[in-house]
Amino acid sequence: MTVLESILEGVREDLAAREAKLPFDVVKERATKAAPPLDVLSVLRGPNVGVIAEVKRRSPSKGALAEIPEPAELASAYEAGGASVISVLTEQRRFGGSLADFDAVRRAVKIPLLRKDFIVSPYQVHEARMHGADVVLLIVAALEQNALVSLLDRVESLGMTALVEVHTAEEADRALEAGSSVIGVNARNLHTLEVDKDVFGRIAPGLPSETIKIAESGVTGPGDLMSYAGAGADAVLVGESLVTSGDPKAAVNKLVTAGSHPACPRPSR
Ligand SMILES: O=P(O)(O)OC[C@@H](O)[C@@H](O)c1c[nH]c2ccccc12
Repeated sequence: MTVLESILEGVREDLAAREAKLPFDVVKERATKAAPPLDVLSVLRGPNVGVIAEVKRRSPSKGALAEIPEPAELASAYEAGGASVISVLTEQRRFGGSLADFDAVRRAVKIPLLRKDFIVSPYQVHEARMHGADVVLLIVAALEQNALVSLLDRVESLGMTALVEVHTAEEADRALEAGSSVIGVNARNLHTLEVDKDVFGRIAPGLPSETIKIAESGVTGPGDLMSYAGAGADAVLVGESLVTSGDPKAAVNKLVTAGSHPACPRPSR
């Protein structure tokens, strides 16, 4: 079994437990009462290279990263540092996240929120909306093509934006075929957890110019942001280097400053 397969197994078990407690109909109904989703596309199409800052306690590759006793405080620091979007991991077993973290962050900030999880069922999409998500991650490697297409349609039908994650050119083709307008290229292979920062530069130039391109994983500072920007990134998604920085506001701000510097390459659209 690959790492991704074993994560998905746990995700399905946890999902079944939540479904047993709160029926899908109730989740759907509550999702209609949430504040409307924010327009993330226009945020990401802004003139600068943006920063999506992640609330991440642990990871399968690195183990414990940071305790984060108050996710709301961390998220407020990200917002104050100029992040465009905040990503909150809600997967519990491997990443130490939860929907309670998501709720705390939602109450604390005004900028768009991404629910970062392993979405395999429509239940999780409505659940994300019920908790006030604006963006939902869909991982191509975790989904059959028909499931990807129907989950993407569902995300969009609820007014949210899907960030569709790929790691290979074949997955990028599948993402485009499904109709994705925002594609994230993860430098990390979710089967082996190996990081290859050149993957973005190999895949992004082959994507349509109007597709919003996000470089995910392995960003350690402004240098990485600049090189991803040179390869066509509209934004970078950063977790580890922010949660371990000791000063998340300053760490985000360094990246945001690099992404708005006149010397920073801009996406051509
Ligand atoms: O901590 P990093 O290397 O900055 O990476 C952040 C983010 O890209 C990573 O957490 C991530 C990318 N895709 C995922 C899918 C599931 C869980 C986590 C992820």
